[in-house]
Amino acid sequence: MNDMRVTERPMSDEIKIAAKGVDVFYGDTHAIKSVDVEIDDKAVTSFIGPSGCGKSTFLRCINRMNDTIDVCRVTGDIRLEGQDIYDKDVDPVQLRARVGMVFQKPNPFPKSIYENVAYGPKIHGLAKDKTELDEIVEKSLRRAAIWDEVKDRLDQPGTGLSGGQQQRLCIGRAIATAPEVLLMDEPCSALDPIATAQVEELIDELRASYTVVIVTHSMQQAARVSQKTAFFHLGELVEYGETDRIFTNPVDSRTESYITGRIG
Ligand SMILES: Nc1ncnc2c1ncn2[C@@H]1O[C@H](COP(=O)(O)OP(=O)(O)OP(=O)(O)O)[C@@H](O)[C@H]1O
Repeated sequence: MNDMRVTERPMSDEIKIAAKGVDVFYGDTHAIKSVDVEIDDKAVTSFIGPSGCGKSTFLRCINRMNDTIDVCRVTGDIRLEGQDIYDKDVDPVQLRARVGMVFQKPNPFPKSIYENVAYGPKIHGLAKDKTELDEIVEKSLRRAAIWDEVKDRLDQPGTGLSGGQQQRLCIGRAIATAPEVLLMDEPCSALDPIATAQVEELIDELRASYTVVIVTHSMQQAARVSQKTAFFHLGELVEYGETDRIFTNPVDSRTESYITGRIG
């Protein structure tokens, strides 16, 4: 055993994101309170909890989206594969290419389906010519399970698709910059049950290639799509563990009250 190597590698290979002592304030509001969590690589992790408990706030810490909110202050340590993402040398735009995000409401750009997906690779210089860009667009849309539905109308506006198609397009757009992590903030809340089932199936496929973190109000969805679940309450991470265990055998009484419908 080479001890040097062990000390140089502080985290297990399976941990993609490690947060320690994270606090978030919006002015005087203390939205996240000393959260520690280690998020597995190539797995789906759900954040659940009652409205206002801080799920979205904590999710946004992972790609520094909170930087865009003036009153928001984040303290503590968040590492992506051991690298401090709040280090002054980290460019948030580059970070967001590695840690992509999908929002509650599908938000395609008012551009063609093709341009929606090609935009990120273009600004990050990921394709050397049009052929390569075409390949990235096709691969991303295939991975987002929407290629067959749009391949004959790539020049048409993304906003002309159905809500479920728009959300898969947005997932394709997030995938196009070759991220390692995908953050999803209630990605199915604006979708009907059929579109929800399609996106859930897609999330299950995505975990082979990406680390996925999803905020959801639906405990059924958390149970269906995630391997790990974190329960937040009043800004605290109350309980975190295997999804099956959280739903069948919670340790904390607040988790039990939530999953049995007594709070939230
Ligand atoms: N931009 C903001 N400015 C000020 N306060 C905010 C802002 N965003 C969130 N908050 C506050 O931070 C706390 C956590 O909110 P957050 O949206 O993270 O919770 P949530 O668990 O995701 O809620 P929901 O399930 O309703 O989306 C709440 O008290 C909320 O009012």
